[in-house]
Amino acid sequence: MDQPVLLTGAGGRVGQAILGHIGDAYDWRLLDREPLPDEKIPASVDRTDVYVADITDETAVKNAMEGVYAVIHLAGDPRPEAPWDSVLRNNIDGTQKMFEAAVEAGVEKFAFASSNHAVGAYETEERTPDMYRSHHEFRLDGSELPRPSNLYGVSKATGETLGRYYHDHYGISVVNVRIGNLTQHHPPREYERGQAMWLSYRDCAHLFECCVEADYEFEIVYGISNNDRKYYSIDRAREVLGYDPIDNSAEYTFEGEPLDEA
Ligand SMILES: NC(=O)C1=CN([C@@H]2O[C@H](COP(=O)(O)OP(=O)(O)OC[C@H]3O[C@@H](n4cnc5c(N)ncnc54)[C@H](O)[C@@H]3O)[C@@H](O)[C@H]2O)C=CC1
Ligand SMILES: O=C1O[C@H](COP(=O)(O)O)[C@@H](O)[C@H](O)[C@H]1O
Repeated sequence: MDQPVLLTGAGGRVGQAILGHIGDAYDWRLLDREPLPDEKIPASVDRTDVYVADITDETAVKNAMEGVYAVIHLAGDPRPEAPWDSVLRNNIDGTQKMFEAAVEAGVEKFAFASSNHAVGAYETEERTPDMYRSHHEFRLDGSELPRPSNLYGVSKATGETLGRYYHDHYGISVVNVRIGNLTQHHPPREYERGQAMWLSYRDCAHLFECCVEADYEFEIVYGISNNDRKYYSIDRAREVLGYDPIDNSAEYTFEGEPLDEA
């Protein structure tokens, strides 16, 4: 593909996981409200393709969107405890501005960084902690209604609904990736829930590459590695996107050490 891929929130954890693994795969356009130091920018990306801008700035977003083929939209407040004024501005208003600019510019595909917190209230007292264990058969597969854990989760469910609206009314392909818990090198330490929803850096990069490459209409998928312990199904991501993750939190001890070295 000759056209650029716009990555928002490029300087953050998810953005760096993507760029660290597929930084040379695309003609990237990077956007973040914080200036990106050289070490966060792949060697193949020219400084003129780095936009220091806020996603709520319509003019700046419109400018960055020109000629773009696909958007990976990560920018936002990622804190589960984030207050309403912040998620309203950064996660809801910012995402609406991104979709509006994308359809205006004729962008083909839009991958939205949704979250496990859009559905956190399925983790009821009756189900936990059993549902975090490999013998348990409870699965969420993306067809269920949102049940947010917090206001941050509400903002992510709203982002998904914005995607539904812009897909239905403007035809843009939209995939919402309900990301689990991204950590580098090893699964979250001594955290059963986090280990069941672990997403490794390389699986994260591969998943978002699939979001750029695959053909789809409107999708909700879960973004976790190939964990034995899980309560999110990755079947839809496999079927529709061709996602084929490598890592598995079962290959590590509860303390996060690789089993073959323990
Ligand atoms: N890290 C994780 O495990 C998970 C992350 N996510 C989602 O993935 C996305 C990225 O998360 P992380 O990389 O972990 O967060 P992060 O905080 O490391 O990165 C977010 C980036 O977005 C930028 N940003 C924030 N608000 C902005 C705005 N209004 N305009 C322009 N740039 C803005 C920040 O400067 C930062 O570089 C977020 O939307 C988060 O909700 C969802 C589930 C799990
Ligand atoms: O959406 C997100 O989820 C992860 C995992 O949630 P946690 O409550 O188990 O920590 C979180 O680490 C990340 O910051 C957030 O954006």
